[in-house]
Amino acid sequence: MTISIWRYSHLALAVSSFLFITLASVTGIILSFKPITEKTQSYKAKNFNQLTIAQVVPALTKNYTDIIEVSVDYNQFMVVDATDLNDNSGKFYIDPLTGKSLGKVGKENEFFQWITSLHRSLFLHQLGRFFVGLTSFLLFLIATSGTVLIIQRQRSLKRFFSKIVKDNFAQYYHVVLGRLLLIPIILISVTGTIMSLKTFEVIKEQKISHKIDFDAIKSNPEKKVTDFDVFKNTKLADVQSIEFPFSEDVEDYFTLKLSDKEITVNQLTGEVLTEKPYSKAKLLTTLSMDLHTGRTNAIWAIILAIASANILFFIYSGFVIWWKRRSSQVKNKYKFDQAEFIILVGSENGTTFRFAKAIHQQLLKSGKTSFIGQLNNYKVFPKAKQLIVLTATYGLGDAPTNSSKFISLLEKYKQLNSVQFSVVAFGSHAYPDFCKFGYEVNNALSHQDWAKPLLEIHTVNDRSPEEFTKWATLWAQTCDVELTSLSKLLETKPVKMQQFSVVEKTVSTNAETSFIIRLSPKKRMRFTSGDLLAIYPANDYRERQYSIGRMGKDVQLSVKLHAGGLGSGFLHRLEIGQVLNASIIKNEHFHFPSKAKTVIMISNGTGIAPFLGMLDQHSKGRNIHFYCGFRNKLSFELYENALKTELDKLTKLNVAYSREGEKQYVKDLLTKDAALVLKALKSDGVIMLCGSLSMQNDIIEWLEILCQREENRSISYYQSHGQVLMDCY
Ligand SMILES: Cc1cc2nc3c(=O)[nH]c(=O)nc-3n(C[C@H](O)[C@H](O)[C@H](O)COP(=O)(O)O)c2cc1C
Repeated sequence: MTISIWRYSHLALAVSSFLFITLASVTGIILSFKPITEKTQSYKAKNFNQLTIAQVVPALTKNYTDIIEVSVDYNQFMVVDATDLNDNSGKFYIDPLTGKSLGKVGKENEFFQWITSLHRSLFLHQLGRFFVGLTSFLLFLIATSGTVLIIQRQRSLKRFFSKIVKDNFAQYYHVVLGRLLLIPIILISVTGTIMSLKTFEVIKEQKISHKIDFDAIKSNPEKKVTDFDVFKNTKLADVQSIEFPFSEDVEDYFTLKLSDKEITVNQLTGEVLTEKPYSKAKLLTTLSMDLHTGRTNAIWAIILAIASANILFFIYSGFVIWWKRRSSQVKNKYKFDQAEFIILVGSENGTTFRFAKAIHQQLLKSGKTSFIGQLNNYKVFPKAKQLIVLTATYGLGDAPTNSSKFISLLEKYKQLNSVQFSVVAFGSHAYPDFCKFGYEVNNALSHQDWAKPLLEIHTVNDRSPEEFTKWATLWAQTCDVELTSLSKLLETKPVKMQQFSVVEKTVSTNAETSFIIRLSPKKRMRFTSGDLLAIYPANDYRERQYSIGRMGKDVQLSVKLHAGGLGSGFLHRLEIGQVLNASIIKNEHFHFPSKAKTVIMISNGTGIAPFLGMLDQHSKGRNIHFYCGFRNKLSFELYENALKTELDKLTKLNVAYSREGEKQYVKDLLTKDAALVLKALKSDGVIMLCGSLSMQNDIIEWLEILCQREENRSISYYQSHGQVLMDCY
């Protein structure tokens, strides 16, 4: 919620002021060249910073008459307004030590004057000045709201300068450059605002007048100007200007404007007559002018130019980000109360919508009624038969803004009929809470009476089209939808097929006819237990996937023969020596954990396959607890021999029979070992689940209750930290 308020403010402020900001930035870039070009002129004395007024005045009086004023400009060039010995009057740049003229002060560059007017007032006088002032203030608010957004994105102030995850070009550089140029931009905006407040006299100009007691003024002891203490002790670098006395009369005096005060000095005795310090307001407005224009420092002027150029980039990249978010809006052919397929999307930056739209279009193409919307628009969908949720995760594993209300809405609105659901969680392994919100949505849906899982939750890392296609393929098969144009829509690579020959097939003697089939790849290839083997039994778009157990160099599958099953029937008919085409799909999220000391493997039925491979592949040294469930001893027989050879790698084997003896499920065995499960989770152990979706739902529900009760946190915390790995179907 908070993220959206800041985001909307940031956007609203930017939209309302971007035209003025563009103009101010372009003119600001040009104006920053003014101090840079001025400083390239060679009017500054070499040892300027060491010189005092006393060292300079003799040379001045020697070379000039009728000196009105001597000033030191922002470039530390010394300028005298006087008449030289050849009777030329005017303003001259001079060498402070010799008093020699270095050139006459020319007129200000007309182009810069024109740009300055545009920058200050848009040629609209006071009204223009008001808009420019307001724009400065809005820029300050934009920079502030942007800072808050960066802190939220980085998850804390402490991590403000930590690495930024590269999401896309516009977003990445909007944040990286925003962070880098934050201080100059805030300074530009604050100083611009202060200068406007001065223009409109909200900050009052200090008027200085010196009240001199002429009755008390002394003519003695008369000193040479070079001996005046105040002249000897005042550096030229601190001088803004020196007004010379109008006549030699003692009542005429020097007026010195210094960096922090104004003083008057008796022209005969050198005594300081009056001293008026500048007000804080005056010091602030002068500092603001220096910082806003870069007039005192060329390097700062360059930084200002870069910052102004970047403001233009922020306008561009901000627009791209906004456009991408906007493009997530969809028009529906069918209304929410007409559609059988409801696709709900949780997205912050719009990319998840791209995937959702691909599925939506595919459904419409297949003649189905499909509705697509945002997770926050969840309600009763009277005709819904299937609910597909595609959601990203944001912040600290939180919901995207358009999904923040979903979980509470889910409790409020119960669907009228039984609805199948499937959740695709989009996230990135660059964040510690991988796909956390997706898991929360999946867990919350599992608790609804009306909701029936269609597929297990599927995660997609970094918007990988390949990973999404894996889910889409499985989903399409389950719903009998043809995936004709999905790969084109998502730009996925074509599947790479390999040849495998059948080397072993073990058919169960049991009436349930599960079987183990071992396939040897014709060419060497990389794969591991937990990866998937995709086969195309009818040589068409229909794909069937099986979890792989790697045995030596071979692929081992455990398959349950379904009556009329396309994939299981095909594999069952294969004979030893026969060759088939298939492809291996990397399934990183279900690989044996490389570091965890404790691993709890849970399976039912043929879900045992990847675990047999994992046990075969890994040597002793871990705490492995295996919980497997079968209907009866007979159905376990098929795997018993394979497991016997791996028993020394297991800390404990626990088998549950659902139709025999105590009639237990794996969940019942786990309930007895709840303390062990909890200890494993708390000590970074990993739980792996493979088997049926209903078993998965049972276990996750039990884990949720256990973790809430004992740990006061949701199982989604462990899921998003990669401690609960699932591969169910
Ligand atoms: C600021 C920010 C925070 C994120 N936080 C997480 C996170 O906690 N967990 C996660 O798995 N992914 C996280 N992600 C990655 C997004 O979920 C992922 O990139 C997703 O595909 C974005 O989808 P969208 O463009 O539809 O919003 C984060 C991304 C960003 C930009």
